[in-house]
Amino acid sequence: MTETTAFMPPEDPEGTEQPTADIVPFPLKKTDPGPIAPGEGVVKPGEWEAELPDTDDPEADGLTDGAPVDPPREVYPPSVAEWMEAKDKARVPVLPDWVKLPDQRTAVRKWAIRHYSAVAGYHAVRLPLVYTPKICVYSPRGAWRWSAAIGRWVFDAEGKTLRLASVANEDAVEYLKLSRQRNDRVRLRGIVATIGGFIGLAAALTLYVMAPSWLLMLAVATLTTTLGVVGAPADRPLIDMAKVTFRKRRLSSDIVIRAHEASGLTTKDQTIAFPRPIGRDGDGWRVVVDLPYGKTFEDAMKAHARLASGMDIAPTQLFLDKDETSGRRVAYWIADRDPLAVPSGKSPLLGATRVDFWKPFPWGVDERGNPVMATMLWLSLLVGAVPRQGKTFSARTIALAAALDPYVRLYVFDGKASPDWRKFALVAHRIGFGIVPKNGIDPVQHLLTSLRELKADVEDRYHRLSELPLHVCPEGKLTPEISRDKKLNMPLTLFVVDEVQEYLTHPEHGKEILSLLVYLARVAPAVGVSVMTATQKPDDKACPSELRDQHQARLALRVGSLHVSDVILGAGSYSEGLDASKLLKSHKGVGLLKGMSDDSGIVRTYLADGRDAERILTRAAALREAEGTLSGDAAGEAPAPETSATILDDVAAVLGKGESKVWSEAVVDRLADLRPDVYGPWAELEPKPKAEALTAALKPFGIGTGQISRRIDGEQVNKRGIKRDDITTAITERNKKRDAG
Ligand SMILES: Nc1ncnc2c1ncn2[C@@H]1O[C@H](COP(=O)(O)OP(=O)(O)OP(=O)(O)O)[C@@H](O)[C@H]1O
Repeated sequence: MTETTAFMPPEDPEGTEQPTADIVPFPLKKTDPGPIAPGEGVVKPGEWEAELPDTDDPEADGLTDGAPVDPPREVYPPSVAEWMEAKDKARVPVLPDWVKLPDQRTAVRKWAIRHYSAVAGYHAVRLPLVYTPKICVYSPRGAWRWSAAIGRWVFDAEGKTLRLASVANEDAVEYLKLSRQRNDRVRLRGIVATIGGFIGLAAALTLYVMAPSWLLMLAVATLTTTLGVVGAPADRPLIDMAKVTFRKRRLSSDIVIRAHEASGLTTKDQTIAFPRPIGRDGDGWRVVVDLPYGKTFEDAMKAHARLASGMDIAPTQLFLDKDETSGRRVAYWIADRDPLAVPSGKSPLLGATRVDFWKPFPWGVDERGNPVMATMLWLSLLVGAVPRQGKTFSARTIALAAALDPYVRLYVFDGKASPDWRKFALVAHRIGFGIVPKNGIDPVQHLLTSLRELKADVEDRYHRLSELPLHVCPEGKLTPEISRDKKLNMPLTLFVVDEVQEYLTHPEHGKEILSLLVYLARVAPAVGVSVMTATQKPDDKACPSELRDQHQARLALRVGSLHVSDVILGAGSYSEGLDASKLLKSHKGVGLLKGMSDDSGIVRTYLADGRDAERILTRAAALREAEGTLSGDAAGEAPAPETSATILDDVAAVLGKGESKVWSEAVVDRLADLRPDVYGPWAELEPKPKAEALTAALKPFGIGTGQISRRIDGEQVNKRGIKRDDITTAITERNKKRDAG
């Protein structure tokens, strides 16, 4: 259907008197004009013109007036294969996962042992200190309550109100009937009570006289406990609860409908439909609803807090998922309690001897406890959050995984110079802390040099990959084999910059650092170089969008506002259901992940604290040493030129005044004393690699570490060492060059 609009004929002058349509007088009374047959080809302004079936159109064949326009009903299932596939998908597993999967079984067993031993311990401590005194205090009241109850029973207290009523009504017949009944009852119950009393007394005496003391004690304890329980006040139970009872109620369709009405998503006439029954899903309920026509997932997102209120749960317990099959279908997961406040536990990297960085590795779990695997292949990752939410820890877990793959080259720079990244000095090819020069090293300069070095490497990789023979590089892409071939020197590389805003806002080098990072984040992942930046200030000034936008993957932990959440995760993330401003302070290490895989959602990252990180990095360093892949700063090799210039001064500084030559190991030890953060890792090496690290660092200055002999215990000992003259000459040469340049 098309709407026609009246246009003036082009020749007609403006304000022409010629009417473009017939003028029809406004009818004073509505009359039925009967069917109107419009003149052929005449369409009046504002009328709708129907497109009639085109006789040449093959699809219009057989179409007649009044024929149904709905498509024919599809026969379902269309084929046996599809029917079987549909059944396969719908089948519920015979045994739940925790029974079938060994790791989940182990987790359940460990949990059961942990839980029940904690509960048993809790009560064991309280038994003598709390429960026994309470029993002793409450048992006299229990005895009194019991005897009062027996007395009321014997004397038929329950009929008293009826008897009094008959007296008040002056109903003599009824009163006499009730009195007779009472007398009969009291007689019978009195006999029963007396016999019971005698039996009880006899039993007690027998027990007292004949029973062994343990049985007597047991009987007294049982009786006292029973009386204590009976005597305990209703609002103060005798036994404390060893665990907090969470609010857990059965969710019904009525509650879900009520929530939708309360949140304004439905009206009394237009309610929701349930395409699937409500069912349990992990530690919560899964509800799939079809909103009224015209309502969308985005509407449900906006009503998130109201929906939660309508269901009488906390907003942090309600999770919304989009359903791709319909714009109005929404899947809710209603957790029994806030799952994000439950820590996901220690990182499995603690138990890993090595990691294959080419494969996804465990990074955390989602809100339902399903594992979330991370990969840094072919992408760059931006991590953003307000301070103290776990930004560094979550980024560091990825870097730790990279460290455990000895073939991954690591660059680590931390703009805040916090202790969090220090131990990466054991493995990192290039590393720097903060922005303030310290001990003669300018970390900003070092970052710049490293970025330039890596940019050149990336450019070189593109050339070299295209030149490699087809049998080595069949698709012109980096492969695991190429990346692990030391001769080709194209390892997977991870460039980490924490608190990147500190570098980007540097007055002198900020701009260049930004352009290099933009280049690497955009171009480098395709040749195996991934960039991971973390910031607490994702705004345009501190971390411009030209850099943010290059990151394919984003992780937003708690942020201050919906706007900031969209800045980190990318525009439009909120409408997909991702809003990191809804996370709470208690949700440490929890973030919304987007772009790492096809799925977006919550990740509760595993925890690796400082001590865990150190343990993993020590293992990683040993692994790299064994594989011969320690390089750069970690191996004390050819530092970036700006830094290397300082080593001459450092060596000169540690040579004693009267010493003309010193053994290499001794020089390294003194260097480590001088600057533990720079040379500390060298000092931890065995004597031979220790000397080699120094040799490699001094090589660019043409300084060889020659043989030095010394007599120890009368024996001639030969080792490699440094001569003061060589250092002095190299410093003079370097200064000359610097002055000339
Ligand atoms: N996965 C986690 N599980 C449990 N607790 C965590 C997790 N990650 C971080 N935390 C806790 O949060 C605290 C802050 O973490 P982290 O230092 O990574 O935050 P941050 O956002 O980098 O802070 P800042 O910006 O101040 O450096 C940690 O000390 C730790 O106690």
